[in-house]
Amino acid sequence: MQVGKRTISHLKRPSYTYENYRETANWLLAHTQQRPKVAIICGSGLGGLADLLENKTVFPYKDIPHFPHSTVEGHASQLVFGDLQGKQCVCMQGRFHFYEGYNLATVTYPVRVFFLLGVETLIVTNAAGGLNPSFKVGDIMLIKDHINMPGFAGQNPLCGPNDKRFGVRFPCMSDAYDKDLSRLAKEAAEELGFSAFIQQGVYCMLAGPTFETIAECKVLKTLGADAVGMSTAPEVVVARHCGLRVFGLSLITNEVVTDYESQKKANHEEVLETTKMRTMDLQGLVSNLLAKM
Ligand SMILES: O=P(O)(O)O[C@@H]1C[C@H](O)[C@@H](CO)O1
Ligand code: HPA
Repeated sequence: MQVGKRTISHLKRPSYTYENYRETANWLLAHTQQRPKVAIICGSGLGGLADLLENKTVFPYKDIPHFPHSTVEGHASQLVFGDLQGKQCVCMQGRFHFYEGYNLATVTYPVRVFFLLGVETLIVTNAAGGLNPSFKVGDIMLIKDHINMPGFAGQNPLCGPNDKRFGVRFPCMSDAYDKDLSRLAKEAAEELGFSAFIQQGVYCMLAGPTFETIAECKVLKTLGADAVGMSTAPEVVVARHCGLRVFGLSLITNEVVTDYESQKKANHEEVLETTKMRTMDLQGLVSNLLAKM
C-alpha cells in the first residue's frame, strides 16, 4: 500500500463539515447530467456491477473533492454514474474499510454525498464468510439484518455531534433493511432460476483485517449471525440516519473454519475467486431487482 500525502490526510481526518459533503455533491452535480436515485456500493471483487451501467460517466476518486480512495485489491477507486434498467444510478467501484485505517466518518463519507445528490435507495453488496452451516460457497444472502460489532465497542459512525440536516440524534435501526426491496429481490432471483443459491440472513461486521479465529466464529454463530464480513454496517447506519431505503446482499465467498482439525485457512484470494464465479449472477440479480423497483 502506497501511503501518499493524500492517504495520510484521510487517515488523520477526524470528521467532516456539512460544507465538505455539500462541496463534493455540488462538484459531482456540476460534472454530470445524471441525477441518480439509486446508489450501489460494490463489495470485494464485485465491481463488475458498474459495468452494467449504460451512458456512463466515470470519476476516479482522486479527482473528486474530499473523496477518500480505496487501498484494497479487488476494489477499483472510481464513482460510476449511468443508467440501469432505465434508472439513473451511481455505483461505487471500491469502498472504504475501517481496517484500512480510515475512521468511520471517512468510511461512510460517500453515503452522505449520495443523500445530497438526491439518492433515495442504497444497494450494498459485500463478500462474506458463511457461518450458517446450511450455506454453501457461492450462495447469495439477502441481508435481513446486521450486527454492528464495532458499534458494540463504541465505533459507530454517528458518534459525535449530530447534524440535523442529515437525520435525528437517535435513529431507529430495527427496520434497517427494507422488507419490500428484499421481497422484490427474492422474486427477481426466482425469475432468474436462482432459488437454489439464494439465502436470507444476518450479516455480522467485524473490524478486520484479520479473518476470524475458530472461537470467534463459534461466538458469532451463537449470536445469531449467518455471515461475517468487514464492511457494510457503518454505511447502512449512515444511510438509514439520512432516510435512504437500504437493500443489501452478501456473496458467501468462503466457509469460515469452526473445526480445530480443519486444514482450511480463510484468504483473500479465495474470496476474489468466488466473486469471479458468481459475478454474472449477482449482476443479473441486481439488474432484475432494479427493473422491479
Ligand atoms: O468490501 P467487502 O466487505 O466485500 O470485502 C470483504 C472484507 C474484506 O475487505 C475482504 C476480505 O477478503 O473482503
Ligand atoms: N471473514 C470476514 N470477512 C470476510 C470473509 C470472512 O470469512 N470472507 C470475505 N470477507
